[in-house]
Parts: sequence; C-alpha cells; structure tokens
Amino acid sequence: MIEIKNIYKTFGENEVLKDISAQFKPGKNNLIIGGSGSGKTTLLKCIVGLHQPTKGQVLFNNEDFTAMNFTERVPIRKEIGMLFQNSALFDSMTVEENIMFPLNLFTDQSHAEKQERANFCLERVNLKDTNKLYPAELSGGMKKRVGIARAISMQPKYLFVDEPNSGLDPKTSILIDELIAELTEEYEITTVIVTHDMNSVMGIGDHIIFLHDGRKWWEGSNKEIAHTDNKELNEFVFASKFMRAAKNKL
Ligand SMILES: Nc1ncnc2c1ncn2[C@@H]1O[C@H](COP(=O)(O)OP(=O)(O)OP(=O)(O)O)[C@@H](O)[C@H]1O
Repeated sequence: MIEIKNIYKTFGENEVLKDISAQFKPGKNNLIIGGSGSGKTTLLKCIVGLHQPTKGQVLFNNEDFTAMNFTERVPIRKEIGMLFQNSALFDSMTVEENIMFPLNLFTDQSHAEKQERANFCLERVNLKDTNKLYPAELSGGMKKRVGIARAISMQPKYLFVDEPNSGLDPKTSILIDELIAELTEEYEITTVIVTHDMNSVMGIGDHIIFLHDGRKWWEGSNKEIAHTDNKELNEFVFASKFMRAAKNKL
C-alpha cells in the first residue's frame, strides 16, 4: 500500500499542492483526476520521488520514502514500474532491448533469463514476435504496450502511469486501460494513474481522487461519481452534453 500524508508542494510563490492525504491499495486502479494545472503530475512526481514534497510524507508499505536518501530509496525504486505519457521508449533500442533495460540496470540475470522475461512480458501485452522491431516501426498503441511490458519487467509492486491514453484513439485507449487493470488485479499491483480521460474514470476508476485548486476535493469510486453532488467534480466530469446525457442513464 502507498500512503501519502499531508503533502504540500510549493514552487516559489506558487503553492501547487495543499495538504493532500490518501491511501492507494494493492490490486486497485487508483486514479488522480482534475483540471489542467490542478497538480496531478506534481503529485505523481512527489509520490515517486521525482519531486521532494515541501511538507508531508509518502509511505511505501509503511516505510517513509520521503525521509530516505538516494541509496536508501533504491530497494523501493526497484519495485516501481512507470509508464510515461509518450511511452518514453529509447528510439535507438529494439523493443526487446527496451524491455530488458531495467533488468540490465537492476539485476544480475543472465542474457537468456532477461530474454525469457522480455518474451513473457511481450506475450502478456499481446506483442509476441515484435522483439527486433524499433519504436519508430510501432503504432502509438503498440508503443504504449511496449512501455507497459517494460514497466512490468521487474515485477513491480507499484505502477505509476501518466496519461495512458494521450494520443490514442478511443478503442485503443480502452484496450490499454483494460490491460493496465488486468495486470493490476492479476499481480496485486498498487497502480496510480493520472488521467483526464472520462472513459478511464468510468471504466477502471476503482478509487479516484479529484484535485481542485491543489486540494483533494473529492474521493470515491466510479460508481459513486455518477451520484455526487460535489459542484466542481460534476462540472469537471460532466462537462460535455454527451456525459450529462449519459449521467441520467447511470
Ligand atoms: N517544475 C516546476 N516548476 C515550477 N512550477 C511547476 C513545476 N511543475 C509544475 N509546476 C506548476 O504546478 C502547477 C500544476 O502543474 P501540474 O503539471 O502538476 O498540473 P496537472 O494537473 O498535471 O496539469 P495538466 O493536466 O495540464 O497536465 C502549474 O501551475 C505548473 O505551472
């Protein structure tokens, strides 16, 4: 489990995150949603240690990550998988080399063992036999799946995903969401996803925190969101005519 306690983050005069506390449980898709500039990515970066919170704590299985130095953080870092917005694959490496990258960095496995793991992960994301292709030869959806294969190569306990659906068509977006949700459940991963895709919110939002003005404004599940009377959340989720019409049928 990940627990964040009273997180604040300030850049100069700009107080971006204000007193945010939450718990993210294993086997669940934990979504961070909110308008542009509400602080979603900043919060994600504070949790994974890319930003140091100005105040507050981040605990991974009760261990205070914020209080640790670089070396002390390494064992937890090894348990973290990340999928970035643009998939962040290395263009000069093949699909297989991309997936083996964390294994080269963090394990002393033999080449054959790493290759076996890469094959397993590729099969798991339905990309068998793409080992020798380069990222430039892949579609956006395939790149995301390679990014997911790389993120699960180290069998992570924690998975962080920033905007998994950016640049994807609606059908591919749903497939990517479903894949992340399946892996989360299958391997009991604590998954934290930053998104503003309403299909993701409704489809896989087991646990959602809604940020507004740098604060945790609302927290609940996708089932609860349809019936909320929180004004700002309603305006955010049901901004379009289509979503308002859909809400009446929920
Ligand atoms: N490294 C930084 N230095 C200074 N200000 C920053 C930095 N990173 C983020 N900010 C500020 O923090 C605020 C929140 O940004 P953040 O990227 O977390 O929002 P977001 O909710 O993820 O937005 P979006 O949905 O548009 O990606 C913005 O005002 C932004 O300018």
